[in-house]
Amino acid sequence: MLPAPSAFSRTAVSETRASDATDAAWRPIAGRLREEYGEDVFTSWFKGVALERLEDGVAHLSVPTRFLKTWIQAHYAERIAALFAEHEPDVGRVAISVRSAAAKLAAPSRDVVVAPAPVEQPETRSVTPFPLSPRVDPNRLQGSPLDRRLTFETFLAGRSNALAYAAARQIADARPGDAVQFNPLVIHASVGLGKSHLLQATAHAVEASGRRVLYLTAEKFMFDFVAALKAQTALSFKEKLRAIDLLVIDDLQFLQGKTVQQEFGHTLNALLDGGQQVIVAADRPPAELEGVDERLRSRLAGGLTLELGALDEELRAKILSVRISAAKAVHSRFDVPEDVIAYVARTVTANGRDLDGAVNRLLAHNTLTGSTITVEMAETALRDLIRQVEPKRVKIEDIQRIVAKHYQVSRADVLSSRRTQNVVRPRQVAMYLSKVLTLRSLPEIGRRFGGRDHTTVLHAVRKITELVKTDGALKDELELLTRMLME
Ligand SMILES: Nc1ncnc2c1ncn2[C@@H]1O[C@H](COP(=O)(O)OP(=O)(O)OP(=O)(O)O)[C@@H](O)[C@H]1O
Repeated sequence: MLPAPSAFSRTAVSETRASDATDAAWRPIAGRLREEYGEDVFTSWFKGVALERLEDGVAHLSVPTRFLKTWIQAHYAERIAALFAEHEPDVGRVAISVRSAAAKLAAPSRDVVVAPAPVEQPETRSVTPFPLSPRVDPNRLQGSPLDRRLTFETFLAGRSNALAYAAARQIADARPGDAVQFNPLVIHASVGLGKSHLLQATAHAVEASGRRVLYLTAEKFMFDFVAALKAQTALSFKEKLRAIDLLVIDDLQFLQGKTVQQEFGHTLNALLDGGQQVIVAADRPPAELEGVDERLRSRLAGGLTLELGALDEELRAKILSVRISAAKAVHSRFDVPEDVIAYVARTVTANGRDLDGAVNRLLAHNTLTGSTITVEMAETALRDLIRQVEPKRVKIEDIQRIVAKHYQVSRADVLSSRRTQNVVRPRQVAMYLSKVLTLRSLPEIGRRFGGRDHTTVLHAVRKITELVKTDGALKDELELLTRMLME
């Protein structure tokens, strides 16, 4: 146990005695933290923590960097306070300061002279949740490498990406002094649909026009920011960031950590307020980036958000043709007939990356085995990339929801026992569609419709089957609902 806080804080003690006492008080807390969070987390976050003093019910901790201070404050301060309360009943609060500031606190007028703990730089590997190379020079703001193949020349526009393409082109073609229109431009899409390609194409074009561009993956932003914090050059990092014309951030969904997100938010605000262009890509729209700070999300949503849709068959064929021509420039005997391109475009549907894979596969078969490329050969070579077109599985819940919406009643009405005509018809239609579009049995459907008997479902199915024979409007409605459910 430490001496009572009052004795400890008001009695002059030597440096040695103070640090012995603080060490002794910190040791059990450190032990508990190590036990609870494990060695890795402990080394990452708590190894550089020192207890400076206990004073008036407050445990004053010091850490070597501001980042650590914010991190521990946000994630662990409460737990540390609770552990102190167990070991030192007089301590109710924890205060964390950055070590250099702690040193200043030991002013000559104070009774207690607490020697600041040695400024120990935490291990490079351990302070951040991502790898940090000690060789990084935080004074140089270097973007993530741009792939020279990902330009507007190789990006193909189609229905699914027309808007995003037009917006990116407009940014690329802007001249100095032109008003910034879409800011920030947020592009979202699921994997392999061309986000990085479009972003890099814009970065290339803007760079070629002599403007200053920084293309960073969100991970690189975190990496550089934390490196700058560690080297205490965060200010110049921010200044450099803010001195560019276009900031491009890719894969924003990976931007983690409150401090990093806040810092990115500040940078974003400063750039937007300064009229500099920002483009961001993520795998989902800003509103759905759950791990991202609320204010940052809303600032992003305040710009222009556009989606890159799934590549349609026409666009897939165009991409394949361009890729094949590029391969042909190197391998002159690589010849892919039109019917094979059409076959691959129809069957390899997932994303652009699979299209690249398909071309590589055909090229490998062609050059390594000398086999001629035919549809049969492509079928075999691309077996695992080809998506079997399965009929979509329709769920009874979806049928109930869509039918209810169509007839402007609630799903609860459809499931209820109400027998008014405006509810009976939608219920019967929903039961009919459940029988026709799913593999569920009549009793199962009955159960899903508020626990009804299978004869009720049978009655509904028969009734609708009879009605559609003569009621053209109902037939059209059923067709429309079926299309909505199958899309
Ligand atoms: N419209 C397009 N025109 C030409 N190539 C495209 C197009 N869309 C996608 N591609 C190609 O598909 C591949 C995957 O695209 P990209 O890496 O840009 O996808 P992404 O959306 O950034 O994916 P991820 O979210 O996995 O990073 C790349 O080779 C890219 O060149």
